[in-house]
Amino acid sequence: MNARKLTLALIAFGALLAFPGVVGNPYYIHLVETIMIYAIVLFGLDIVVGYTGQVSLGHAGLFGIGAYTAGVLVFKLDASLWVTLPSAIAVTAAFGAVLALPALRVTGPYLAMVTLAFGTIIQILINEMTFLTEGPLGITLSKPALFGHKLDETEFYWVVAVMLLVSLVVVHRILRSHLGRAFEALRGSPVASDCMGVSVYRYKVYAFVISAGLAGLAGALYAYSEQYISPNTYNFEQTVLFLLAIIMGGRKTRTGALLGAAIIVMLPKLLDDLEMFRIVSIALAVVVAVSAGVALKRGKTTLQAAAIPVIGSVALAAVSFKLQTMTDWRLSIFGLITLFVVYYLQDGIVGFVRNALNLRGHAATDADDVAAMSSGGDALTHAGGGNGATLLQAQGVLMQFGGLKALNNVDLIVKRGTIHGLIGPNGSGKSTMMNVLTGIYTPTAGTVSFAGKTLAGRTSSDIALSGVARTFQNVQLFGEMSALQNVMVGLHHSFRSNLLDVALHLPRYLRENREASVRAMGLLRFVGLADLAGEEARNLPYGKQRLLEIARALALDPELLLLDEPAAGLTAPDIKELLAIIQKIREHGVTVILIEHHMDVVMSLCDTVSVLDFGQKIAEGLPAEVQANEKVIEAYLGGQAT
Ligand SMILES: Nc1ncnc2c1ncn2[C@@H]1O[C@H](COP(=O)(O)OP(=O)(O)OP(=O)(O)O)[C@@H](O)[C@H]1O
Repeated sequence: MNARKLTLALIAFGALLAFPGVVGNPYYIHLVETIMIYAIVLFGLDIVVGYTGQVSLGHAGLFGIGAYTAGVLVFKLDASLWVTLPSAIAVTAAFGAVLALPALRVTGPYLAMVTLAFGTIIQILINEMTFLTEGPLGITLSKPALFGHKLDETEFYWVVAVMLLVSLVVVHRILRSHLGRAFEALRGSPVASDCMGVSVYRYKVYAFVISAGLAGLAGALYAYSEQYISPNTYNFEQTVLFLLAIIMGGRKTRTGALLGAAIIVMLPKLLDDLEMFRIVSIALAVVVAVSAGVALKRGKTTLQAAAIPVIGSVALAAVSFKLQTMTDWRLSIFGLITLFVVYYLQDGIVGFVRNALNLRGHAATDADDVAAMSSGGDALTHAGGGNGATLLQAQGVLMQFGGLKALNNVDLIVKRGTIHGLIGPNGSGKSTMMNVLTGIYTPTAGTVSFAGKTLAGRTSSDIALSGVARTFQNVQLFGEMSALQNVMVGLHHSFRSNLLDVALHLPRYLRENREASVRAMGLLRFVGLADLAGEEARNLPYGKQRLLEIARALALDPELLLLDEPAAGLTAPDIKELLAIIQKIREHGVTVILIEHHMDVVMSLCDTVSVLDFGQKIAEGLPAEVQANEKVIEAYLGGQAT
């Protein structure tokens, strides 16, 4: 954090602490306290929704578990704040792991349904377990004591403010670290994450557990804040409000979470007060009209597109003067605002403002700060020697999809230090072979061993960590992350730091982060992308994306690199650059399996070439031998030769 940001943050926190003294009105103090508590839940929910891209409709349930853990501990054991807060975090985090289980099997609407069911079950359990929770009667508790002193409203407000600050710093640090990059990688491409040694299973569970821990902390604070908890609070409406807050505020931003919390706490109150609603709707209409004007002037929108939100917000302001009472219209207006945000502000309010002001789009990580200063080091480590020995051996591999044998009894031996070409007409089984070698597919029959160890029963991330890296036929980058961050995901294996190292910025994490950033920059330089380190991967030209995938794969320090059609879609100069890079990779002792349709690339690079046709190996040998082989010529002429 630079000095200017730190000063601003300190001023903001000072203002937050001073708020009760300045305002004095308990109603407003409680309102801001609730916003802070909701913001803590939203920091966590954003990890799951914004970063890993999972849907959770179970967070109201988790919030309830936190509240009831604190409530029951106070009610039954008269426990202190030192016991209730850690217990609420721990118990809720454990439930978070339970909630993560369905996320390992299902995604999208199915996950939404399962998490919704989780929330409902929690609410029912709280209601029914009267021996513990007092059921529908609820639990009444008073403000806690700290160091023997019973906190009053203002003092408890300060406790909440400090908890908000701690949560903000911890979450921010996690998300800027290798853990945050792992979460984001899951969203970008789960397959690529696994193949970079970042286990999708493990990091989904971590995301849910950390997220639940924060919901638990917030729940406990909420119980003390309200001084009464009952099962009805933690219902469907609340879970939807949490999600809406993330959508409205903007995902992947802490400011968005704070703003979202403020909106969901204040909006219902605003919709209760007709006078206030009129003032706000006029202000909204003015803001929308001015923004539309600015966007039009900058050529960022068309008159047609800008007209609808302007007319809509002016109409809302006009209608507010027609209404005599808000009661009947509350839900409709709330729905309209939601529709508006979802339709027009897909990156949330914070994303919209960032776009409008042309601020940096992608979330920076600690790596960016270091990389900006780094001059790069020795990017590519030398893989072990022993050239000529067998590195990979596949025997009798059969891969069957229903009645189709994509691979049929294929044997393959790849020698260390060589470039081994794998060619064949479209649909001959080349990519299927890659997927078998990287653990994405488990072969129906046959064995594969790498460096003398079998790959049977091992996960993709485990295989990746043992030294097999790959690129993909259809580029699988983490689109919303910068080029540098993509490579840093490949360097995930070089981090030993745990949550504590990251949260406290202990020397181990700082050292690992520094070293990894320098290496990532070096790798980008190796493939000629150093100048584009800060660019979002999805914005890179296609040829550069392919090179970035290679840099990311090299970050794994692989012994074996699988390149799946690296020259596909590349221009002639790009192909020349690619050839030079693959040569350099070989010079560093990395063994390469190359799938390629460009025969000139295969012929100029490969030491050995294997040819597949209809899932069977029909030829193998030196490139020139294979090129002259009659079966190969026939396969290509009979198929769709390129
Ligand atoms: N998951 C799957 N389910 C069903 N069939 C599959 C699956 N994956 C591959 N196949 C089939 O297996 C055969 C081999 O496909 P594969 O993608 O391995 O070929 P390829 O040689 O890589 O082709 P291309 O050069 O077009 O990429 C094809 O008929 C394909 O439709």
